[in-house]
Amino acid sequence: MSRPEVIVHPTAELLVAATAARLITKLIDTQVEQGVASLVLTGGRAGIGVLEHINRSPARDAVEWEYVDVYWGDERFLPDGDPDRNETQARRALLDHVPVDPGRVHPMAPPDGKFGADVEAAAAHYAEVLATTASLATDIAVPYFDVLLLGVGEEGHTASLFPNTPYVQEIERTVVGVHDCPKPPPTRISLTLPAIQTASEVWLVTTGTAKAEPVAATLGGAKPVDIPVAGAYGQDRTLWLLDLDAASAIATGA
Ligand SMILES: O=C(O)[C@H](O)[C@@H](O)[C@H](O)[C@H](O)COP(=O)(O)O
Repeated sequence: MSRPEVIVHPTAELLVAATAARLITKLIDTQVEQGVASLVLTGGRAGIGVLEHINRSPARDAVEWEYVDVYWGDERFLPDGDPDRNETQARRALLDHVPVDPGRVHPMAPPDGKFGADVEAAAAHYAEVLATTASLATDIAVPYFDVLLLGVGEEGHTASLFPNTPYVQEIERTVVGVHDCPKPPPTRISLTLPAIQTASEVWLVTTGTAKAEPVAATLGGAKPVDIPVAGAYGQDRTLWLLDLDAASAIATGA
């Protein structure tokens, strides 16, 4: 478990640009060290904004995209190609524009896929996908994640783990089907906190005053059951990448 490091950028635009640059550099450094880098994507405006920015960056092609393993931290359980799917958004923002190896891109199943509307089966299958390339470095059956990106919800959710739900308290499974989410769509698939916590680096990327409270609460020691993002940390690094607005309640402890 690593202690949170907070980096504040003056505006949302700068935060997204700086995070894109940071991620490009991190992927390059990781590939130099180990050949393949493993990246877990998030949904949400900030996370997708970072991918869009990478796509526009002149340094984009310095990453060997064919040697990046791509996973998702959560998915909105919507049909394949739906514009609100995190996968669709990530593909449009970046993955469709770089030479990723389709065999290394691991989306979560949609309701019109192999498992139909059975979100539990789709979640269990994703757990199997993660288990097939599991790292020996942890008892938990997931791959070694170099960077796991997450967003933050106004009430403190992260991935699709919402406050005071059984999903945020899950300790056995690595992936869960999530029902009755307050943020649409109501049905989702999510990594659980134990799976998230295996990552080497967890980067929490968020902007705006609406996120100031959960950010401050987390840094003030909130419990994950109340503020799920408080349970999101990396083994080696936990990086809070904020704009001034999202950081605005930290000093007062909200
Ligand atoms: O699929 C999703 O909706 C998410 O993965 C979710 O956890 C998101 O990251 C936050 O809700 C922040 O979203 P914004 O950056 O759009 O506020």
